[in-house]
Order: sequence, then C-alpha cells, then structure tokens
Amino acid sequence: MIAPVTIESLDQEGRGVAHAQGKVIFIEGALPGEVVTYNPYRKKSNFEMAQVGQVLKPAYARVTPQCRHFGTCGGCSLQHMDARAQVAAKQRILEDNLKHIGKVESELILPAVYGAAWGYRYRARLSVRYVAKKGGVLVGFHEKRSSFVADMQACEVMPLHISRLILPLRELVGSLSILDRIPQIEVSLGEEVDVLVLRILEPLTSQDEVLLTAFADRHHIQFFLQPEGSPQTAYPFYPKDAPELNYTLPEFDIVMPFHPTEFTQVNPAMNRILVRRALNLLDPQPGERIADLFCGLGNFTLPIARRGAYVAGYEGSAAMVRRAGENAKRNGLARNTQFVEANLFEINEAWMQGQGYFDKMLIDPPREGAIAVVNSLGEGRTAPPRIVYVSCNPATLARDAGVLVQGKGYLLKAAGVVNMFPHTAHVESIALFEKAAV
Ligand SMILES: C[S@@+](CC[C@H](N)C(=O)[O-])C[C@H]1O[C@@H](n2cnc3c(N)ncnc32)[C@H](O)[C@@H]1O
Ligand code: SF4
Repeated sequence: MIAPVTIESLDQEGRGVAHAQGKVIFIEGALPGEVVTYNPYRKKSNFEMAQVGQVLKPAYARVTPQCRHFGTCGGCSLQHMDARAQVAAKQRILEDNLKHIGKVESELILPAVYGAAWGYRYRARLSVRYVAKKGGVLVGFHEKRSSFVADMQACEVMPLHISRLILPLRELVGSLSILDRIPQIEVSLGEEVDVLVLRILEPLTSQDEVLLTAFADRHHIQFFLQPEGSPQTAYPFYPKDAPELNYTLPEFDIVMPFHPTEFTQVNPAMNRILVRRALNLLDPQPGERIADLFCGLGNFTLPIARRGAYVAGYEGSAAMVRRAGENAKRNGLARNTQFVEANLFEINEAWMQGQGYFDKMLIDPPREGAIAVVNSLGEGRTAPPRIVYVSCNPATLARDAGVLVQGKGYLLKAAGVVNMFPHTAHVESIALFEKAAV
C-alpha cells in the first residue's frame, strides 16, 4: 500500500504537490496542508501523476464542489477549494514564479481582485459529439485528460440562461440531418445578444434551417454558421437583424463591438476591473505617446486614448487590427490612436527603435509571453520609463520580468493577481515595471 503524503503546495494545473521516496507527486484533487492517499496513473523515474484517494486530514479551504460534473469535466480543476483560497493560492504561484524563474521580487504585492465565482464565463468552445452508446448527442467540454466529450447537463461557470441551453442544444443537434457533422459550438455572449456559432462540415437542409430558426426564437439567441475552417468566415444565420455583439466599459464611455470568434476576455465583469487597474498603474496623461502591445480589439488601447494620450496599438491578427481601428472610430478616438499589424514574436531592437519613443507601454501577450518585446527594448533612454504587463501565464511573465529587471534596468514595483477564471488553474496577473533612476 502507498503511504499517505502531506501536500506542500499547488502547481500551475491546480494539483497538490508532495514528495515521496525521492519523487515529486502531483495529485489531482488534493490541497496544500492535506494528508492524503493517492492513486498514481503515470509513473516516471523522478515524478508521478496521481488522483487523490482518501483525504485523511482535509484543509480548511476544502469545500464541496458545486457542479455535479466536477471531477469528470475538464473545464474546472479547483472547485474543491474555497474561491478566496484559490485566489490566495494563485497569488502564491505568481510570487513563486517571479522568485524561481525570474529571480525577481515585487516591491509591492497588489491586493488580489475578486469577482463573482459562478456564472462569469461569457465565452466557451463546446465540443459536440454524436455518441450512439449514450443514445444521442453530447455538448460540452472535454473530459479530464481525454478527448471524450463530458456528458454535461449544466455548467455552473456559465451564466444560468446559457447553462440551461445545454440540454436543449443536445436535443436540437440530435434532430438535425447533419448531427454527426457538427464538431463544435462556440458560445459568445454580449450585452445585447447571445451568439452560438455552429461549426458545420456539411450544408444544412431546409428542415434543419427551420429547426435552428425555431430554436433561436424560443431561446432568444442568434445563430452564426461557420462552414469553412477559418473562424473569421462565420456569418450570421438567424436572426440576421439581431443587435450587435458588444461589451461596454462604462467607466471609459466605450462600446466595443466584436465578431463572435474574435478574442475577448472571457469574464467581462473582471475585465472591467482589470482595465481599471491597468489604467491606474499606467496613469496615462494627455500629450503622452503610449504603446499597447498585443492590443487585440483595443480593450486597453481605447481606455488609454480616452484619458487623452496618443496610443499605438500593435497586434498580429490583421482582422483584429481592422476591428480595433473601427472600434476607435466608433468611440470617437480615431485621431489619437493608430493600429499596426506586427508579429511581436519576431521583432528586434531595430524594429522597436523604428517605432519612435514611447512614454509608457502596456503589454498583454498570449500564454507564450513577450520575450522578443522585452529583448527589443533599448537599455538607455529609448526604453519607456513605465511598463504595465498583463499576463495569463505567470511562468512567462516571470521569465520576461527577469529580462526587464536584470537586463534592462527596470524595477518590479508591483504585481498581483486578478481572479479572471475562478475554479480553473489559470492565473491572470498584472505587473508594473519602472526604469530605475540613473
Ligand atoms: C491575451 S490577448 C490580449 C488582447 C487584448 N489586449 C485584450 O485585452 O482583449 C493576446 C493578443 O495577442 C495577439 N497575438 C497572438 N500572437 C501574436 C503575435 N505573434 N504578434 C502579435 N500579436 C499576437 C492575439 O491575436 C490577441 O489579440
Ligand atoms: S466547466 Fe462547467 S460543467 Fe465543467 S466542471 Fe466547471 S462548472 Fe462544471
């Protein structure tokens, strides 16, 4: 029998970490401080992956998971932990990454930002699969460590009215002629309309169209269809005259229209707080020239411009660059913004110098981080005195922080987490860097 272990910490996937017989054991479902038994499902010479067995001494933070699919569905990994304790654990993950990967410490730890723990998820990519054995169609996230679609009936992290659509959607797809040719439904919720993008590998029949139309009317949603590979090709199917898909940032008087397959932050309530915090740290002033790198549809660019600064937004997707330009116009901010298409993973110092001097810079990269960006910053006066870095991956933030602090003469003034993805292991964080006085 395997001896019980004491859990020392949480890893980046939300697993408990313990040591036994010279190996590191990563245990799903175990929390720091707990004494547990475990069942290994993968054994290597220096580590094991395991599922929790018995919890012999539970942590104070242990709670009963709210969702009946927790444990099977791969969408959440921390529902057995109190939501506030999750944030504290994520803060620790951020600090540990900064210390061990970046070899830096933040002068100030920003208080963590909390929001609603349930019903926050306004974007989701649901897989669809016809499973004869289950007697019909499944619509849901993948099961943990598997390509099977979970037999989901409701989802607690999605808004209730959308969670309630899961069973009707299963029935709807099951009644279509192409029930085994619909691999995915993308959920994209706005303030005035809820969109479901149906990926279809074969054309619909006229009877299918009648069924979709009736479903949209009954449940007050808009269907988009995506017959080809590229998400940008998705087009409104029914109703064609639905209100536009958008989110708003009332504090900055901004309306942000978007296409249902374009990147937007999954948690719009938290996004408002994230933008406010980023702007407070950046403190843009009229007359300043600011860069917004990985700007997407202008989520930070337009609020910065609203404060009177001139902002250059840089983004890799041509469609998003177009969208950001349209959004700037729409909000009366075209005159103090410019958007540039650039692959920011492949820039160098000469490119950065060619963009001219920036007083400040905001960086919000994908999980890979922004190593080329930080390496491209000059060491002298050409580098912006202040950088706000928004990150969805503490490991790459820590790596880039190491370059900024050890290689480019910045100080890490503040860092903290924003609880953008409750019950998942994802950590959203924000950091402020300033040039050390010379
Ligand atoms: C985390 S999102 C942030 C978007 C935006 N700041 C927001 O808050 O909505 C990262 C953005 O980086 C863009 N991106 C991904 N790879 C890129 C690359 N190599 N060069 C430039 N932009 C890239 C994506 O298209 C996406 O818009
Ligand atoms: S993603 Fe939804 S269905 Fe899956 S465990 Fe989380 S709340 Fe439950």
